[in-house]
Amino acid sequence: ADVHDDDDSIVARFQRYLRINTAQPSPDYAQSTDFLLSEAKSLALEGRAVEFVPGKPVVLLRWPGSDPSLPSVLLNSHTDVQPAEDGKWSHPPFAARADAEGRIYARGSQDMKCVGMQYLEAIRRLKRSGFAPLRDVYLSFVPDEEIGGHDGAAKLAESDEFRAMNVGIVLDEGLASPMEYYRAFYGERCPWWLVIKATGAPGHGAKLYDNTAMENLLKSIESVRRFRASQFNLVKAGLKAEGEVISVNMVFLKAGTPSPTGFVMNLQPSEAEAGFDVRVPPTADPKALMTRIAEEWAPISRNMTFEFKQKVSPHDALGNPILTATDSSNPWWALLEEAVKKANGKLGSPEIFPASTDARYFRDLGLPAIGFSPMANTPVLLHDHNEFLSKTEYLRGIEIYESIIKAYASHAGPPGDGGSKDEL
Ligand code: MET
Ligand SMILES: [Zn+2]
Ligand SMILES: [Zn+2]
Repeated sequence: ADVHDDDDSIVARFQRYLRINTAQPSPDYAQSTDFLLSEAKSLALEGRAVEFVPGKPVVLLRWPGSDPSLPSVLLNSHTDVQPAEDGKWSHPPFAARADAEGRIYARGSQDMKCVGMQYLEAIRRLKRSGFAPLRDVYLSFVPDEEIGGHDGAAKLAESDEFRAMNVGIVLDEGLASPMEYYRAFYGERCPWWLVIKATGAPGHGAKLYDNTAMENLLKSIESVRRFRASQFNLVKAGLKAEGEVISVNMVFLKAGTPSPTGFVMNLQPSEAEAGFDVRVPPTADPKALMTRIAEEWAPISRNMTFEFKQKVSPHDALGNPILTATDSSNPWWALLEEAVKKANGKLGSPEIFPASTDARYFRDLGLPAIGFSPMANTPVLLHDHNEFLSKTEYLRGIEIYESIIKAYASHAGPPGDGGSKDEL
């Protein structure tokens, strides 16, 4: 084994990536791109940075297979991370310090710089072992996932570069698992970022009258709250998984007439609004939810209007839920299960990702995409304070990917699967 293969060097490379501050809203993409391209070079991978949007590089790496006509394997990860409130962490979020138990604390340690580096480390080990892929293996390191991916994965998915890659399967992020089994995701909830606005008659703060903006908004909030509780109760009762119900959380409230000391206290405002992060599972009925919004949450009869800051459809153009098959029609799912098992890991049943990921841009194209981040025995800390991953789990994850990438890259597919759609 090479000096670069020992556990300390592997962990040190992870820490170097974590120390690059790629927090939104001003991620240092110049540094992350340099770092990733230099890692690619050390692995003798083909590498380039493509700026579909200026200043927002997508790093594309390729490990060529012996039969590049077969559909390729794409290993995707995002380079940006959520902002972190420095003072509220027990360890600085961009120092990537390890504690006595070997936990590495850093923003992005779970979401998802771990995965990006684990792909690379797994390839390093496969290369050293002499393994040669049959299919092309691509890695994409995309920007801006945390703000919706519009200038990142979305642009990649619609590009000529992507078409030329002839991708057949995408791996993207999953979630940590506090249990000993890993989690895998075949779909995800879609973000509907809803703003409801109430108008009403303004008036003296001392007067009781009907149809104020505040009163109208409060009725809506109460209606939303009841719906939220009904969904949450299904989860609490164990009847549905987190990703299978509609979540709705109020994220802002805005009303009142500002004054130099705060707000004018004896004036009832004529406008009031509230914002909600709503997540809609592919299995939900979006029409029914729209009716609920229009008739109960923002009825015109109560002087209410609504708009969406973001509204992603959980259905494709034919009205079918956007889900990656987990049955025999999708050989990649079984291959993943077998590969995890072969590396002595356990995989839970397929789940719907409760938040949103870049995988949706690839599923939208009809491609199978699986959400998977190999972190077992780990609390779910993405977007939270003191996000960490232990060295042991990180290193275990590399072995898991080694097994998965080997299985995927050497999968021959059914006879006659030349991979090109032109054949049909
Ligand atoms: N991944 C982040 C989330 O789920 C950002 C996605 S943008 C809707 O909130
Ligand atoms: Zn993420
Ligand atoms: Zn995130």
